Amino acid sequence: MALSVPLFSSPIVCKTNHNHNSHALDAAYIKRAADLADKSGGLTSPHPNYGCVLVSSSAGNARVVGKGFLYAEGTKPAELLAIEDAGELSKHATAYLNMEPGDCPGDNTAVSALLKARVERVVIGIRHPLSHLRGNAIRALRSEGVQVDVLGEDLQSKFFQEALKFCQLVNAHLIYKAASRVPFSILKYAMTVDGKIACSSGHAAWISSKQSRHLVFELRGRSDAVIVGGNTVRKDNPKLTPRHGGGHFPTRIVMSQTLNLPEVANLWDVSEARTIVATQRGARKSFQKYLASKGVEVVEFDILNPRDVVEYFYDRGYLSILWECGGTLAASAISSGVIHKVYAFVAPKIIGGKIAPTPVGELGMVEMTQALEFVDACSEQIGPDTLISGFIQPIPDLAPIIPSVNETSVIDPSLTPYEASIIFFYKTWDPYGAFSNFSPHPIQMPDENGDYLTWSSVEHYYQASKFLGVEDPSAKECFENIKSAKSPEEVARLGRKLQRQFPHLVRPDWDSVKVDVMYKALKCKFSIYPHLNSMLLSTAGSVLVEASPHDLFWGGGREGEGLNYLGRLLMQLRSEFLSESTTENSCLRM
Ligand SMILES: NC(=O)C1=CN([C@@H]2O[C@H](COP(=O)(O)OP(=O)(O)OC[C@H]3O[C@@H](n4cnc5c(N)ncnc54)[C@H](OP(=O)(O)O)[C@@H]3O)[C@@H](O)[C@H]2O)C=CC1
Ligand SMILES: Nc1c(N[C@@H]2O[C@H](COP(=O)(O)O)[C@@H](O)[C@H]2O)[nH]c(=O)[nH]c1=O
Repeated sequence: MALSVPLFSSPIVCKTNHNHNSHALDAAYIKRAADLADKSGGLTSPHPNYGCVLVSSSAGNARVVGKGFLYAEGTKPAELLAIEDAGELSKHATAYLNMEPGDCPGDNTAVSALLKARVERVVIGIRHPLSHLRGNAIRALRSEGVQVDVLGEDLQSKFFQEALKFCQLVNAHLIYKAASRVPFSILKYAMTVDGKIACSSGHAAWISSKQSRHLVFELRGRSDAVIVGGNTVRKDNPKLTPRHGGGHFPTRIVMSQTLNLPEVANLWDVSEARTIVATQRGARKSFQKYLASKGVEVVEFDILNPRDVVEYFYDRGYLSILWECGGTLAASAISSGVIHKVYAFVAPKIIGGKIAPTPVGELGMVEMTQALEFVDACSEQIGPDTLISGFIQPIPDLAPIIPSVNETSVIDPSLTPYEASIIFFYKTWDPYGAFSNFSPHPIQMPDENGDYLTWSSVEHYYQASKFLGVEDPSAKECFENIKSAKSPEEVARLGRKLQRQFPHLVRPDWDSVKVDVMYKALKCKFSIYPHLNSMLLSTAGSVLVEASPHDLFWGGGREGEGLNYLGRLLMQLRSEFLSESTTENSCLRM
């Protein structure tokens, strides 16, 4: 079944002339592969979407000889289908894949099919987003002599920007999973041109056209779950099923704090699709029992909010969520940062009404500069309606990583930047929390006279060093106060505050020496604690990022905009420790 959610369309140029044209051609075929991959969206629960186009060239003419897409998890790989489609013509052909295959060993896998068919070249749109699969298939193919070109790595050209975007779009849910371990969330609504999603009475059937609603059925089919708020259940009595002729049925999720919901509702009929009601702990126990008797699952939250709900459902394996709620819950979801993309169907109608509901409630913004701007906004005509869509949180870029690809190899030459997984650390209770400067590992560092002093944490030493060696009794007082602060958190606060209040007491060369000060403190910490040293060495091959959303110098920032100097120094130290141990081992062998 071909779905018609118009992700993209891809015209194909068929003549190869020069390099310039070959880039355009590669881009066009990758787009075609992404287009094919998109065909499986909505057929089964969201899974990696794969498409493969096999192209054979002779006498300067390129032509498509085989095509395939992965129908569902556990069915024949797209590459195998394309090869079966092409038969003998797959020999020496070029295979275009929107995404690196996730499989590797075994028969009937994408890699073995490409090798058996003696495909000469493989062009890949994006590497597999999941770190345990990333790079495996590429290495396996290359080790067998197949030329593998990855867009943006081996092939650089302006032609690839659009193709890359298509490849990211078609597997956005996997990229969000890899980058932030949350479900990919789309907020969809239908509104009149005067911005209403219902009349003042609450009546809303229908604002958008039949064609638009058909598209919504398809969007539902592409989602693991559809979420509405309690009020939408009360006003609309929705079904929330995809009714476009088969395919996947998403779970219907109702968020209701009060559980003041009708006894009779379409959503309580779970014969076609399951319903889960998320509510506040202790809400209307008798109604919870009633719902359970209908086969509706009830999940209680301490405080019902969109962030906790999506994290809970992510842990249950939900990778994509369609929010079909009204403006109240939509505002709460946007404020919580869980919405990534918006689909707004705008119908050429006016309904008016001062209290008629609008798609997004209160966000607390007071100036236009605070507006959330769409990234990659596009609009298209769906029957009489206009569909405006765009990202309010862009698809995360899994590569290049922090720091940039070029910088990474200077900091730690053993890192392969496109394949390295990223280890984030921040709070001391995180798996690699001991990398944090707040970790309770005292260090001994010399003062300006060379006398060794004991510091409760790296943070203590770092903050106090701002005032070290300044000939002013007040600077010495700052130094002593910081040294004796009770916790690393207090020390960080105090150090920053004193620096802000008394800039003249800070050593004048602070900006140029602070990285070195930190480096020395970290070197001490990771030298004197063998278990910390082993932990650091165990991360070899991975990029280390301090996941501080606030500190854009030492941390990586919320969106990777930070400089991540703490991560850089740890990687540099790791590289130095590793080369020392290699030298020691080779000396022992001599
Ligand atoms: N045209 C369109 O695309 C759509 C139109 N509509 C229309 O919108 C109107 C309903 O809008 P609205 O009242 O905003 O409905 P919502 O779907 O936003 O429901 C709001 C309800 O969600 C529940 N809720 C649970 N947790 C939260 C939270 N953290 N923040 C906010 N709400 C939470 C509460 O339910 P409870 O009170 O049970 O505790 C709350 O009253 C109806 O007239 C409906 O027809 C609705 C959806 C789409
Ligand atoms: N009114 C309105 C929408 N409303 C949404 O669709 C839900 C009803 O779905 P169902 O019962 O499955 O048909 C409703 O609760 C609300 O979430 N959607 C649209 O595409 N266009 C419309 O005009």
